[in-house]
Amino acid sequence: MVAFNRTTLEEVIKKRFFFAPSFQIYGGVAGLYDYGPAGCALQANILDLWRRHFVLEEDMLEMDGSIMTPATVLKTSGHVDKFTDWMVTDTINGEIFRADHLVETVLEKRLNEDKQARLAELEGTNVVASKDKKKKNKIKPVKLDENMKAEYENILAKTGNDLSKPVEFNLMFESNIGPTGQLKGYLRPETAQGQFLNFKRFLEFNNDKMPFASASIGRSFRNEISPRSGLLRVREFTMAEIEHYVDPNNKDHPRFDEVKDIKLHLLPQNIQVEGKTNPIEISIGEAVEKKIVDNQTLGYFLARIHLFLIRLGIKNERLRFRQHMPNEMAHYACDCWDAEIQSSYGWIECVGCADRSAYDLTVHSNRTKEKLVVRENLSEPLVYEKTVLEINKKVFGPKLRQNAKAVEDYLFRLDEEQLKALKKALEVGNGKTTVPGTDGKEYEVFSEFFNIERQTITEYVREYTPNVIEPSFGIGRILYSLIEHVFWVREDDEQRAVLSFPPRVSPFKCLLVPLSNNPAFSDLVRDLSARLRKLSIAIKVDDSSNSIGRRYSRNDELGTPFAITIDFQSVNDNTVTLRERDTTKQIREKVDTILQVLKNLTEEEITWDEVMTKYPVFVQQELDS
Ligand SMILES: Nc1ncnc2c1ncn2[C@@H]1O[C@H](COP(=O)(O)OP(=O)(O)OP(=O)(O)O)[C@@H](O)[C@H]1O
Repeated sequence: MVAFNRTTLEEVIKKRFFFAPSFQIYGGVAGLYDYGPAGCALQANILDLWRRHFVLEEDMLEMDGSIMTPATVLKTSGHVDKFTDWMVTDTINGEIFRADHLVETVLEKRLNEDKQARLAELEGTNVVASKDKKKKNKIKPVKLDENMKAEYENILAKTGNDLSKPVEFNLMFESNIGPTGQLKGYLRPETAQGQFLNFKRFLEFNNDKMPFASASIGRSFRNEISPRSGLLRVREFTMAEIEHYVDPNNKDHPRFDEVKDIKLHLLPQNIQVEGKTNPIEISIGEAVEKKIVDNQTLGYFLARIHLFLIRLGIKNERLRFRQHMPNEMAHYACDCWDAEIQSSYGWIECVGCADRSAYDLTVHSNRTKEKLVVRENLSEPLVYEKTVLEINKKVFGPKLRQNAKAVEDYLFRLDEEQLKALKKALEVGNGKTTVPGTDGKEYEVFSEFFNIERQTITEYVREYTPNVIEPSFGIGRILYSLIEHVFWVREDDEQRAVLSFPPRVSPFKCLLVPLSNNPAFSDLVRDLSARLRKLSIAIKVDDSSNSIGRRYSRNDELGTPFAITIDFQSVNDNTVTLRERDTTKQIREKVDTILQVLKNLTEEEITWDEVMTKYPVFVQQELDS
């Protein structure tokens, strides 16, 4: 086995135009990439599989939302204030670093054994916290305590040059909507907010039935401080996100039984605290039962994410689910796991999967006064005692006049304990006390203005804000990791590179090669191309003058799993050969048979091994030389 070499892979990616830096002849801009024909087809196939695996399989409600987002939406979600990373500048050469990445890099050098434990310890306690919690209001910037500060400065000192003090940097691209410049907007940093804002429509569309999920695929933008590692950290990328809405009182999943036996590699908090990096292998059923994973719905999605990634061609032994440490998690989140894929850049988060509780719907509802709730008809009415306030309209309005609204709004926001306290205050004050209005002024109120008493409430409808489980996929990170996982080099003299994509995912399914550019083959090439297109098999015709072997290896680098070769015998007896990329083995059969076999292979209904047991191997060395 030839050892992995990233430079060789990068050459293939460039040569076969999977992706390349955007605007390169102008010098390029870090973190911006263009996808070429192979990259586009690969991404389209990944997204197609994603749609089938999640949207269609789970009856999810897909939407395509606006990218440009008014500032007020992202202010409410917390992004305007908290979607930040910390950055430091090298005062000598001006290089800018993300503070947490720098610390991590330096730590990596210094700590060998207990690195993970130290990182876990550092997470969330200072600037290092910005690693993961910034977005979606996840970061709570915490002041460095003296010990951490000393540690931090000590670490930075090791980098050689002087560094500036860390400053917070918001990752959103700002813009103005319309010509006046008065309506501030941002390019969205995720698709999620658009989904939350359409919750009411989704629920209606779903005939008010719960649970259900919405889904969205689209571009997101993050002005990363120092984009690096190719597609893994870019400034514009495709996300595929799911928001699954669930009853907070019952997070069981109706289809959990279907996945409960699937074994995952989990790296829960306790293992990380111990400083270990080896995940445990455990069935998701057991993980939920033992409360390693908080609830069935979250567990269900971890298993479905696993199945999806494996289906794409990600290697199981290089896939793990890492639980966020408590201080990494947002204050409102119950549990959060990242699907991390190992590549030559290390273990990289490619899918985040968080239980975001009722946070998002609540904040948008509070801000807009739009009720983002579920109303459930109860089969048995709910009867309970409650302290309630009833306004005495005959007195309240006439006495408070134009201030009545501000006082009423304040009173109706009081919870039970506060109502009890108000009642007590009126008793102590002999029927008189003061309350603040929502306008901030103080008002005198009297006991005849309202009644506060215990009442028996009978409810026929339960109203609740659903919790949200959010699997969030970075398609570029998955695409690159997949390319690394399926990349290998043949151990022959020429060290030819191969990308072993599964047929469903590969950019092109079949290469069509005439033995040479002899005109005798033209009719057959034209006829076969038309028939393959009709079968929806993405083909590439290569009738260049290169040797057959050269043409095969060019397509091995594109990951094309099969090749049909037309030779002189084909013209005479209507047989062609079908070659498989990884084994380079071939069969020779009539065109009709080959097309049927190929169709079954590309739809992954049969495997090449099965084909080999059914049809004799065709040996014609010179073809493959
Ligand atoms: N700059 C980026 N470039 C490419 N993909 C990204 C980038 N930021 C996030 N993603 C992808 O979007 C997914 C969901 O975004 P999320 O906000 O959870 O990421 P994140 O925690 O901010 O990532 P990181 O900590 O690596 O910056 C990630 O799992 C990742 O696959």
